[in-house]
Amino acid sequence: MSEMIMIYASMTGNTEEMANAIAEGIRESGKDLEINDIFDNPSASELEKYDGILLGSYTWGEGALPDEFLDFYEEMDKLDLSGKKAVVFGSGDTVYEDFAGAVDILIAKLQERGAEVVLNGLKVDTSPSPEDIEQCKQFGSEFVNHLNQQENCQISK
Ligand SMILES: Cc1cc2nc3c(=O)[nH]c(=O)nc-3n(C[C@H](O)[C@H](O)[C@H](O)COP(=O)(O)O)c2cc1C
Repeated sequence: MSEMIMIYASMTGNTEEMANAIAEGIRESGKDLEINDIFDNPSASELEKYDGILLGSYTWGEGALPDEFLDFYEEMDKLDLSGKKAVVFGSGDTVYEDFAGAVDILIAKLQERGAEVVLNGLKVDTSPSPEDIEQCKQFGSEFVNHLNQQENCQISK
């Protein structure tokens, strides 16, 4: 079974490009990854089965989560994510006052449910540039490093 799960929402493909680059960084670092598009209606309870959680979303409205993420977000209220490590990413547009606010909303929810958010949220302005793509890959491999640290601690106990 994969050790990590990623759930993402992308309407026009920008966050999806980030998701693919992050997944590449993770796989290059030797970890397996389960990826779900929010449009496939994944259950939030899936998150409890994995050690590492990645959530990604573009931002809608005025700094809001898109509608297709709302059921999942509400379902997260039932979860106990203590002991899990997590990260959040998403594309937004800096013309909006609340740039990529969905990333902050998801970070707050993960922390409320007990997960440890181990990296700052990764926010990209609209379509990822080649530099952004590199940063996404790096983000994936840094997350793997965090998970490996946890495993090493458990082995040495
Ligand atoms: C109606 C509407 C509202 C938006 N509101 C915000 C916002 O509040 N903050 C923000 O950073 N981006 C906002 N955006 C911009 C999108 O998040 C941005 O275009 C993003 O790159 C889309 O990502 P996607 O290609 O993954 O769907 C909005 C876009 C639309 C169409």
